[in-house]
Amino acid sequence: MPLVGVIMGSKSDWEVMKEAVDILKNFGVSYEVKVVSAHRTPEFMMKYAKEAHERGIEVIIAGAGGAAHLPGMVASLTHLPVIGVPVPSRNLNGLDSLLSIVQMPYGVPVATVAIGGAKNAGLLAVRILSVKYPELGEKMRKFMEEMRNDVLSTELV
Ligand SMILES: Nc1c(C(=O)O)ncn1[C@@H]1O[C@H](COP(=O)(O)O)[C@@H](O)[C@H]1O
Repeated sequence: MPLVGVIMGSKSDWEVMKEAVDILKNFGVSYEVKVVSAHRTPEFMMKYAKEAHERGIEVIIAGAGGAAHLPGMVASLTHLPVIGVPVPSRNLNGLDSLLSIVQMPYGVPVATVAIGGAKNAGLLAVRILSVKYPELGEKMRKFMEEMRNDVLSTELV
């Protein structure tokens, strides 16, 4: 049973969103991937968001571009944590996506990462899950240590 639901407004978001999936794979976290659109498949979006918890999903990563209503709408339909990924858009380079996702009203939080920040969405999902699954905390500490060592061993000249 997947722990993380990775959803996106269009298959055109996959290039960006697959980076979140790669992180989940690397940490050994189970996931599912689906195209779900608040605009194009509103009934399916409602069903997906309402049923996610009872299906065993614990975190949702939702990516969308442009008028990116998907993450916020999903967060309005489930108590699960929702991480929003602003997907870079053709005309406004993702600034529209970012503002659509980040400016949520009180009561409906979406944890928003940077434009195109799908890797961090994956890492944030792992951190959230590590509260319940200590082995993920262990893997996250190892990841952080490797990153630190990488930086400290950098020699430019
Ligand atoms: N922002 C949304 C939603 C939504 O928020 O429900 N559904 C699709 N889209 C976005 O439209 C962009 C263009 O989609 P197409 O490439 O399919 O035309 C995508 O980035 C998608 O996330």
